[in-house]
Amino acid sequence: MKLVRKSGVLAAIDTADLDAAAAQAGRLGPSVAGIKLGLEFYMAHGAPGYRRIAATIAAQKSTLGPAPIFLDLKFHDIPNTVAGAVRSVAPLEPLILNVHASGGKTMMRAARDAAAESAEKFNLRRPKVIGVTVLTSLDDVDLRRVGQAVPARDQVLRLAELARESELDGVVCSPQEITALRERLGNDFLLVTPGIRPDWAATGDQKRVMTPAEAARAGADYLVIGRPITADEDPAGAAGRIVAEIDAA
Ligand SMILES: O=c1ccn([C@@H]2O[C@H](COP(=O)(O)O)[C@@H](O)[C@H]2O)c(=O)[nH]1
Repeated sequence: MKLVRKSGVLAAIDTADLDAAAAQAGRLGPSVAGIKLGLEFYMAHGAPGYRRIAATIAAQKSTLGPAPIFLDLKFHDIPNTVAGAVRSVAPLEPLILNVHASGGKTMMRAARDAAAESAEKFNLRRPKVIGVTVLTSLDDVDLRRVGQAVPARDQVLRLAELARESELDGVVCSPQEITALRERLGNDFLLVTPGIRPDWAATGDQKRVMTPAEAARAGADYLVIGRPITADEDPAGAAGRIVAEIDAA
């Protein structure tokens, strides 16, 4: 039997303007699976800003429970510090949070344990904790420049295996590695892929890219898409076109 996986879109709202972010979350909420908030937004507005976006989404999604937000803060520090950071954001009940897989197994385990313990202690949803493998803005040439001789694809596979050994829920990777990761790690490992560019959108600083249809066909769980949606003159329309492309794939 062929597995049918439905890829969801997480719209990346990268702005330091709180009202603009809330307006975008309100407009995009009905068409996408969730929202991604990252460093630009969180450094400016922190937990209160997160709560405002979560309330905006909750106001129009009919589902009960915490808002579907991927809190993309990419923690990268020693295990004790990362565990503390995870405990600090756990009360927000994000759907997903992430750490850099290159921080190593002890750090990833500390993050996972901190998420599980906080959820149990306060009776909250446990966020999925995933590992960032190799940023989608880097190609093999960039990696060689920082002293990493292994091609991006091999490094992604290596870090994803380490993430799974650390009992993380999945990884952030580029869509170009999905097929290899599914072959190596199976279908029960969350694959979250930025680096998504519809045919009609500019690539910008992303290097390891694919279209929404290609990423969906390869088996991504979530496609993280920012500028192709938010920089469009009609963001909700752009999100709708992308979701239609995924559905057709
Ligand atoms: O490897 C990574 C990890 C995270 N990101 C984040 O995803 C979005 C992508 O936005 P676009 O505008 O669609 O390029 C952005 O928030 C990044 O911080 C990533 O691109 N690559």
